[in-house]
Amino acid sequence: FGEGLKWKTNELTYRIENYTPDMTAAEVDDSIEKALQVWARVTPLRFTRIYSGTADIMISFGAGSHGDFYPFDGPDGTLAHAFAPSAGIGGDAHFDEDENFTFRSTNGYVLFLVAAHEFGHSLGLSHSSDPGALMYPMYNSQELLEKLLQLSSTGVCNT
Ligand SMILES: N[C@](CS(=O)(=O)c1ccc(Oc2ccccc2)cc1)(C(=O)NO)C(F)(F)F
Ligand SMILES: [Ca+2]
Ligand SMILES: [Zn+2]
Ligand SMILES: [Zn+2]
Repeated sequence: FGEGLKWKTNELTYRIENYTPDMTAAEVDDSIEKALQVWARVTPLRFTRIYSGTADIMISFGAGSHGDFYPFDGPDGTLAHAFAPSAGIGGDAHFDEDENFTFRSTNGYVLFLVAAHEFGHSLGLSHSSDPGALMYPMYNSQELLEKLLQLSSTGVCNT
C-alpha cells in the first residue's frame, strides 16, 4: 500500500462514513476514537472528527469489492486495510463488513484493535514482525487488548 509517506501536518481530520450492524453507532465511534487516541498519545498528531465533506482519514465498512482495487474476501481472511498518507484515498481505512466486529467481547474481532492497526497504516507505518506488536499483520487480542487499554487508562489518570 505504498507506505513510507508522512502527513505534512499534525492536524488530521477523520470521518466515519457508515456503520456496521454488528455494533451500536456509539460503540463504533468509541472504538474509532480510542484507536486514534493510541496514536495521538505517541505522536504529535491531533485528530478532529468531521461529519461531511472529505476527511484525511475516511473510515468505512464495505464487503467484497467496495470501490477500490482491493476487494474484501468475505468472512475471515482480510479483516480491513488502509492506505498510506496521500491525497484522495490516502489515509482511508476500510473494514470488511463480512466480519463480525465487536466492542469488547471475545467473539468477533475487536474493532478498537483492528482500527488501531489500520490507523498505523494511515499514518505511514508498515507491518512489524513482532507478534506482540499492534502492527503485526495477524489478529490477536488477549495481551494486546489489556496492554492498550491499561495504556489508555494510565494515559487518562495522569492527564
Ligand atoms: N489485511 C492485512 C491482514 S488482516 O487480517 O486484515 C488484519 C490483521 C490484524 C489487524 O489488526 C490487529 C493487529 C494486531 C493485533 C490485533 C489486531 C488488522 C488487519 C492487514 O494487515 N491489513 O492492514 C494484510 F496483512 F494486509 F493482509
Ligand atoms: Ca474478510
Ligand atoms: Zn478498500
Ligand atoms: Zn496491516
